[in-house]
Amino acid sequence: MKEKILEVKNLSFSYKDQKVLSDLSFDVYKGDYFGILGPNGSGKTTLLKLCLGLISSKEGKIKIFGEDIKDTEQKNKISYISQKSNAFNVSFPATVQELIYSSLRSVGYDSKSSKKMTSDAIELVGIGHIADRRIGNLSGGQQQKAFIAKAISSKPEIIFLDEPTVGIDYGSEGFFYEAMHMLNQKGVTICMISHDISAITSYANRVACIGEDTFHIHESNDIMDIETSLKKIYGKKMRLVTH
Ligand SMILES: Nc1ncnc2c1ncn2[C@@H]1O[C@H](COP(=O)(O)OP(=O)(O)OP(=O)(O)O)[C@@H](O)[C@H]1O
Repeated sequence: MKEKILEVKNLSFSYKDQKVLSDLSFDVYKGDYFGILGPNGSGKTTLLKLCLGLISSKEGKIKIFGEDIKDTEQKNKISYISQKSNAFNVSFPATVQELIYSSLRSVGYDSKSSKKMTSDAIELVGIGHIADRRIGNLSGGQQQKAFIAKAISSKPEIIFLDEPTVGIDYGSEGFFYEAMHMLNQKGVTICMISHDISAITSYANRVACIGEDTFHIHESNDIMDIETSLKKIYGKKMRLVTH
């Protein structure tokens, strides 16, 4: 039987009196590449923040690695790459490799392991040429890549990504998707929000479609099947092409 990494049961959430999510239930299994699609404002980021324990709800339950997200001590197995990683203060003093290295040291890795993990992550994301540059002096896309490297450096078991390729150039975007695919092939579970429908249908093995009053999980990336859901949530017919 497949191992459940994330369990969401009867989850609802409102900001004050605005209901955003209503009675969602789903599981994410070890090794899934779980894509999340939906129009602006449908609640995708809110759902991810709830799954990460960054915000909480009184209605419903979320478990990660079998423990309630509110009490889990396994947060070191989780990484998050947000939409806004690159909104960075230019006066930030550390270089890319110092940022990654110090984040690894702060979660308990020794100096030797931290150095090796830092260089592995830098190589995987293809940012060796900017490793010695100060984060604050990099472009938005370069900063986003640095934060992606930081997020994968600790070898997490699950990575949550919220529109991770916003601001990243076309060539690097392809490189990024391949890197995530490679991590997924090695057993890392990926949960990714994206507006890039063809990337999701190319890489994800399961796809959640969130609309105003609908939530549907597709148990494969079958394009014909997903097109029907997309028509419902976006209100118009779409023709999908794969990458
Ligand atoms: N902190 C907040 N306080 C109040 N309302 C919020 C807050 N964050 C989000 N919302 C509202 O909740 C709804 C869902 O927002 P959310 O960011 O989860 O959507 P999304 O599907 O991720 O959108 P997008 O595709 O534009 O990123 C929106 O109507 C938004 O205005």
